[in-house]
Amino acid sequence: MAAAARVRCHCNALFTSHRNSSTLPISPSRVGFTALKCPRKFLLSIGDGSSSCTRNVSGSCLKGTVRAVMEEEKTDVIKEREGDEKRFTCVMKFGGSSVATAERMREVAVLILAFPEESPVIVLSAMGKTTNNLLLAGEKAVSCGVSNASEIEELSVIKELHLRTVKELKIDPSVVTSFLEELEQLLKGIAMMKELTLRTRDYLVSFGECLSTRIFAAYLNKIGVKARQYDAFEIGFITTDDFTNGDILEATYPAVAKRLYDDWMHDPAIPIVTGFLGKGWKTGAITTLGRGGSDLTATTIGKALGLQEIQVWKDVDGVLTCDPTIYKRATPVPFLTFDEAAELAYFGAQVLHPQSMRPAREGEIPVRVKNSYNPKAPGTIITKTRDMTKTVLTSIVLKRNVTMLDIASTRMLGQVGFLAKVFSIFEDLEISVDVVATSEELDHVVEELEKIAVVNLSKGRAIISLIGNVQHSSLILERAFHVLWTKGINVQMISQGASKVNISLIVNDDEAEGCVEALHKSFFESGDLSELLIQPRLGNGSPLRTMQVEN
Ligand SMILES: Nc1ncnc2c1ncn2[C@@H]1O[C@H](COP(=O)(O)OP(=O)(O)O)[C@@H](O)[C@H]1O
Ligand SMILES: N[C@@H](CC(=O)OP(=O)(O)O)C(=O)O
Repeated sequence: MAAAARVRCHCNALFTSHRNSSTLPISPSRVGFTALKCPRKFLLSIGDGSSSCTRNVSGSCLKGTVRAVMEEEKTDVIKEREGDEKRFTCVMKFGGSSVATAERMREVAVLILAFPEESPVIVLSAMGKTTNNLLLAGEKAVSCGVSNASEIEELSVIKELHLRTVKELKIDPSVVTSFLEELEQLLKGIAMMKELTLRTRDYLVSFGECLSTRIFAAYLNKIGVKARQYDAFEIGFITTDDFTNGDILEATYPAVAKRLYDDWMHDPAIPIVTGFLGKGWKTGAITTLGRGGSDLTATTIGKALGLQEIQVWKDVDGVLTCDPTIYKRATPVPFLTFDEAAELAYFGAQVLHPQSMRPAREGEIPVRVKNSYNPKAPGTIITKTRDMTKTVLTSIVLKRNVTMLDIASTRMLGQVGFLAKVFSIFEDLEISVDVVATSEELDHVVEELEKIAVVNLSKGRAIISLIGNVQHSSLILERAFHVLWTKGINVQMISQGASKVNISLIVNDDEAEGCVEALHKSFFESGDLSELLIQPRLGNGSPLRTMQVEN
């Protein structure tokens, strides 16, 4: 559950931290799928172990050739680069949907080989829904009894998926069997202990990425593309010991860079790194970076190695104007700033991990979001700055199941003291407003707040975040309120992020999807916003500072 708070005294409160943003023009993208048309020549060495032949192919037909070879399933492919020095140029992260089956893994191999001028580091998530299945299996193990642990349905699904995948890819099953046996033992252990601690939970879900990367590295090696598997927690991904939500520590960057470069110098091979995982700096135990954390693994590697580009490959054509599962006419957003992307992720767009923009922003490395199911789609490129002059709204984000706290001062403290006290209560209980908080935690907050204020807790709310150019806040608000008024929706609270890219509206959860659809139609499908920009009615153009609406 997420929380939003309204503090009533003499001024209003902002809940997002201040970030600077500027509006310089975007730099042209450095790599893209035009790479497929690269005219350079490659030497393909194709053999089945006993005999081999070589073919010279141009960059433009490399993908087709590799695919043909792979489809035949009987040859080795060795790609050699003519001449130029090999250094890592980009990191390519493939999410669970991109590597969900053997067929998808073949497609991903084709994609990687289709970037002939790239020397990539590969980051993989667990196959398909494996992380969810591991978590469900762990929860069932707590109460099913030791003798039933081997029969947990999700364990069978995980075993079946990974064994079928190695079979279909024709690689040695020993790559996965010992892990699957260990996983079963772990579930028996959980069943015996009748408890699943956060630390054990992280160890449990780590099997997903450990398995997928081993399978993929073995497959690349089998087809003659030299690859080396890495567990992130063994190569320097050091995190805080916050199990299920570890924070990457600075020491990670030099450690990861050293390990990957040293190995490359001694024995070049494409690194295949587990996403999502780290090692707690005090406990030395496996940690995870929060759901969707492989994006963060990728951007961390990008910064550590000072790469030219970070690519995150998903099952959608980039970052879209809203979640396509909420409204299917969402369309791709071609350009985003790190601020916009971070805000979008922070306010609940599942497409990117909330912390993943940080290393990219610090390293000033462009992030490209691509669709592994539709590689020709241009995707979204995320950079430090972009031309915002024609931008009104970029994307609409919905965060559901939010609890709103209405906090009114009892005037025991002055205004400054009151606000400081309110925020110190949140800080003491380690709850960030607008971020996940369990209802138990909220009970504590309310208990503490009631010592200094009258507190009203409203469940079943949703935050609709309008990510865009807050220089046009009046236009955005006029349009948004008109749309919602037409639908008879009462906005219960409004706040503007200090990042100048976000206006958030709180509405009832059960009305929220309809609101997103109506807002999307008005902002992205009516086609009249750009005309309004040509005839501005915005006075001096200074952005709205803060405001709050109560219904
Ligand atoms: N604004 C948005 N743009 C694109 N996808 C979104 C957006 N908001 C939510 N999503 C969801 O995010 C999903 C992709 O993210 P995710 O499942 O984490 O990908 P992966 O597992 O491949 O890394 C999409 O299938 C889509 O349902
Ligand atoms: N497998 C992890 C990490 C991850 O990043 O996954 P994905 O890239 O499929 O969202 C999860 O499901 O959370």
